[in-house]
Amino acid sequence: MIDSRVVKSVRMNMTEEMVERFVDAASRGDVAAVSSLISRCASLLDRPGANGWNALMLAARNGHYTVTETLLSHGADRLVVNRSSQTAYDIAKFWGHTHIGNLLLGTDNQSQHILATTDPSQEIYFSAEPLDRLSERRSDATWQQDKQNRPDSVFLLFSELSPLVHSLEPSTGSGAQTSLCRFSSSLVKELLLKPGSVLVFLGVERRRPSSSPETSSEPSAWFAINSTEDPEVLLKLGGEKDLFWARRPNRDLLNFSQDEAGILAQARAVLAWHSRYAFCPTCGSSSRSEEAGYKRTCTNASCSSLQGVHNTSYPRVDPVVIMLVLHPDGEQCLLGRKKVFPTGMFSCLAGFIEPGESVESAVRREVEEESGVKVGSVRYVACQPWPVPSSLMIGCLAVALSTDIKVDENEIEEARWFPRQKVIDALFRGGSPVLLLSPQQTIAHQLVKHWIGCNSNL
Ligand SMILES: NC(=O)C1=CN([C@@H]2O[C@H](COP(=O)(O)OP(=O)(O)OC[C@H]3O[C@@H](n4cnc5c(N)ncnc54)[C@H](O)[C@@H]3O)[C@@H](O)[C@H]2O)C=CC1
Ligand SMILES: [Mg+2]
Ligand SMILES: [Mg+2]
Ligand SMILES: [Mg+2]
Ligand SMILES: [Zn+2]
Repeated sequence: MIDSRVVKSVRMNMTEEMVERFVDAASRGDVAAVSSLISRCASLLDRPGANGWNALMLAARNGHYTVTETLLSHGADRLVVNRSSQTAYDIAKFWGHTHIGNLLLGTDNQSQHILATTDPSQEIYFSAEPLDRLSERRSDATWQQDKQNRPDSVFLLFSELSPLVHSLEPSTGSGAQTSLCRFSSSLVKELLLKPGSVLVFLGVERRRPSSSPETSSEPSAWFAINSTEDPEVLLKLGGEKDLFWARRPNRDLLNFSQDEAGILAQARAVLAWHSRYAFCPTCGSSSRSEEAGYKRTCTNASCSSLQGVHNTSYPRVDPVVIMLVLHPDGEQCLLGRKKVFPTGMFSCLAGFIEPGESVESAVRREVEEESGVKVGSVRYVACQPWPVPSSLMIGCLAVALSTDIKVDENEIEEARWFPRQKVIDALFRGGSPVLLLSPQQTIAHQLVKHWIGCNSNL
């Protein structure tokens, strides 16, 4: 006679083994095995393996989009937590799998649609890093000179901080309308000898475009030059091509591919710093560029800036907080408009962080100064380099403690609470006379989108 306890224990072992096979398949991204196991035993879906992680968490951990999709389509519960109280979404976010995070946030077709549109690559404009900055090479003069002479090195040209660009055919499909004009060393050789030229080493390519021929085994180096020569004369350097200067910072700089925007953010901010720090901030003597454009040193041998390390010798970044303030009811957000905005346009409030201030304090202070609204909790979401001239926009969501609005008229013309539906309409159905948001390349736009995405899961 078979002991029923033995049968039960054998059954348990078989189930546990099946759970382990199932979570292992999800962890490896094996969609076929995941689907086949669910069809045999639907109760496997949310079962955790021995380490407390279920299939959805492991698929999220390892970036397996199709497995995540399959599990969700079978009704996997996205709110289950592991022993560290993390949901699959928390795990996807932690490991940087934004597209899976977005998938996990969606609860129905409508929000899936909304979230899908948030991901044309999910990168924040100006924040791509296609070049390896190789900071350790900046003080290696021989290496720098060698790179400057190589035929495959790329030089970008700026005049008064405006890059030289050319238009792209819409058929490139990248969504970019303009592209940075790339010069070779032979074309810029003479320009580099002019006293008004500033050269900055940007880095070397992390990946070589597959279409380009393998001219060398080393990745190409990129440089940026700001020139004070006559812009009309400089244009001729590009030969017959149809080139122009991208002069309007807040408009013309938003038309590049993600990669070029990242390079531009670095180049323009460092060049802007050179143009503003021609003289030493400590003693007023002239300063000269060193370390491949990443340091300016005072030419006065007795200047105290030559003793020790001084931040005035290095490129500057100004931190700015930019925040989407949410109404305590969770269903409205606070947006403001400056006088200079186009009609109907509202955006997130923003302001420079002051010395001795934390991000959270700056958010609370700026919101109260500009709108009179008091803010409680603040959560960091993402940041954006903003090379006009060299801010770092630190994007946060914040929750209001009070709702009465009293604007600082010097800064803001109007601030209002906008209901979620109005914001969704403005985001996905184009702007309306009631609410026009800033372009998608701005972090203000991305913060609003992020809120809508998060909220769809509430
Ligand atoms: N990427 C995006 O989505 C957005 C970017 N921004 C950028 O954020 C920056 C700051 O926003 P605001 O509302 O203008 O800041 P704000 O609210 O602090 O007010 C600007 C005023 O702050 C003072 N100020 C303090 N520190 C400064 C510094 N380091 N540089 C210049 N002025 C300083 C000046 O008096 C200036 O007029 C702007 O330069 C703007 O370009 C603003 C909104 C959206
Ligand atoms: Mg302000
Ligand atoms: Mg402001
Ligand atoms: Mg301020
Ligand atoms: Zn000095």
